[in-house]
Amino acid sequence: MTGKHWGYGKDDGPSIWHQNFPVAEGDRQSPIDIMPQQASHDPNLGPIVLNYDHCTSLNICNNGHSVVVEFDDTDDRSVILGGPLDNPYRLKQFHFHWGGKGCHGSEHTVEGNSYASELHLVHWNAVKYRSFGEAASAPDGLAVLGIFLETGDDHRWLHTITDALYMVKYKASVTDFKGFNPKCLLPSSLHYWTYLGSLTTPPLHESVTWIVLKEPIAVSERQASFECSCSLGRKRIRGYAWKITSGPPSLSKAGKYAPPIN
Ligand SMILES: COc1ccc(N[C@H](NS(N)(=O)=O)Oc2ccccc2)cc1OC
Ligand SMILES: [Zn+2]
Repeated sequence: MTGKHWGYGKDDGPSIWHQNFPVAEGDRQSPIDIMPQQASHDPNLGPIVLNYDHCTSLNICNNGHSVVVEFDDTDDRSVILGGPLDNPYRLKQFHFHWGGKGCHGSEHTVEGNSYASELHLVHWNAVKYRSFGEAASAPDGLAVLGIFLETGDDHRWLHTITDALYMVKYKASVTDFKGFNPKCLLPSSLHYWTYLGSLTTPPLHESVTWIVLKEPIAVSERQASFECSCSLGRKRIRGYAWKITSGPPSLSKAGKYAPPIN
């Protein structure tokens, strides 16, 4: 994150971010409110492919804004490809946007409805750019996979993360977190919406191809009420994307098309 301070309070929150980050007034700012009926189906969009099997997680840290699991992105062992992407994008980190007690923390909304939380897997285009930093300020530099979390059954794999959180309860704490494969956090369907947007926090670079999965994953109330000193607030919704295309049916396990989730 750049040296400039930002937060979610009344004097450092989203409504004044534009003072230090003028791109906040840009025309492809995220998050947005997704209106499925207005999403146009683009038949040229194939399914997204997640090659995370040689998962290369390194550590889990609390950067004061969220809890982040960082990955070794020195090669293409963990990448996302397909869908709207022209190249494979390397997994750099994932993080959550949690609400506080009882309030929803998702950044994107669907027809005005927010979810308990939202998981973001941040990837960068290592084919075209030499570093994450360089990619982060290029219009096709980043791809973020967004997954909604709703309260329901206990999520058996989320425990590995919430258990580790107690080790990074305070800002700037880091602890080893190796061998975690984020594939265990995916819903059964990879149906998605996609649009060109931005980072939802400063520096708000308009460099993100957003891929938001339609199907949420279920986590228990207790898992969703996770709070630490890093709980993010919520950025206000900035309008809506002029063009949002929903991905094609994805191959279900049986190899046939799963019904669309709308
Ligand atoms: C690897 O470097 C970065 C990675 C990501 C983001 N911003 C990211 N934006 S988002 N929500 O659109 O993914 O937000 C946060 C929010 C909390 C924690 C970490 C990411 C910024 C980064 O460096 C500037
Ligand atoms: Zn995020």
